[in-house]
Amino acid sequence: MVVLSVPAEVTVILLDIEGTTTPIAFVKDILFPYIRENVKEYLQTHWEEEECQQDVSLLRKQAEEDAHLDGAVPIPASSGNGGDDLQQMIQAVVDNVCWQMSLDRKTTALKQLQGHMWRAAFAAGRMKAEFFEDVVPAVRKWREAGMKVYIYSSGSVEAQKLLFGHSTEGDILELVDGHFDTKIGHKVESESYRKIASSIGCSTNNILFLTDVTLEASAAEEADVHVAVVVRPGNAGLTDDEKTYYSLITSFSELYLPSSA
Ligand SMILES: CSCCC(=O)C(=O)COP(=O)(O)O
Ligand SMILES: [Mg+2]
Repeated sequence: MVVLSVPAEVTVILLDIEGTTTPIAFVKDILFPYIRENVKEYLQTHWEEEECQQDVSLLRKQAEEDAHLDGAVPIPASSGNGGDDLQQMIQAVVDNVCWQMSLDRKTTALKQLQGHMWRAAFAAGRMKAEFFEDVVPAVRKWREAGMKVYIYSSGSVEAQKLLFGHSTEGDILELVDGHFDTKIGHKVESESYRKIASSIGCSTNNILFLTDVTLEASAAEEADVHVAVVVRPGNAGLTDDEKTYYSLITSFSELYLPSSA
């Protein structure tokens, strides 16, 4: 087995979710189709609720920022003209959500609505989150060795907690010391990693970030965060240069913590 030694200065392991702890197939084949199939009915049922109105406002603001993009779907402001107007508005939100999802966009607005929609499905036991089999044993071992474990995903913090709270391994939320999402910044921006370190109360070089996306790894590395790229079944392929440049692991069990020896 290949072993990657974790530098002694690392005290925090920061984990991506999709493609790192969890198969991309679970996200693409279960989580995302649930949104596409249920978004219209969800909006019709919850429209009057404060939370839903906040989600729609955020999506409308995002749609205004996206107006210059090819195929962007605008969300008009309500004219208060009753039933037909409402149905048109709901359809615009549905079309906007489907357009964003067709591009796998990671906007905070989209991720917030998705998190709220998944809540009912997880609570009702309609979905259980999948984790690669090496994840839970490794995280337990790291924590026993004194490491802190945090999550940084484009999925909203609320969605992250749903996944960890309702997994095929049971409720494993207690294994995580804290969560970050795009509210702290996008994962391809170095500044996000500096803000995460500051929020945790450590230096960036105390963090090891595990992700499947090399653009994220590169941004983290620019902020002086240690990185390893996780290669999992179903992940996008890496170029030869990326394979040479980055430390690669195919399982969390390949990480060797000197402190746990
Ligand atoms: C944690 S919510 C489900 C996954 C999701 O919506 C997503 O965008 C995952 O992105 P990641 O940053 O974990 O690759
Ligand atoms: Mg990922």
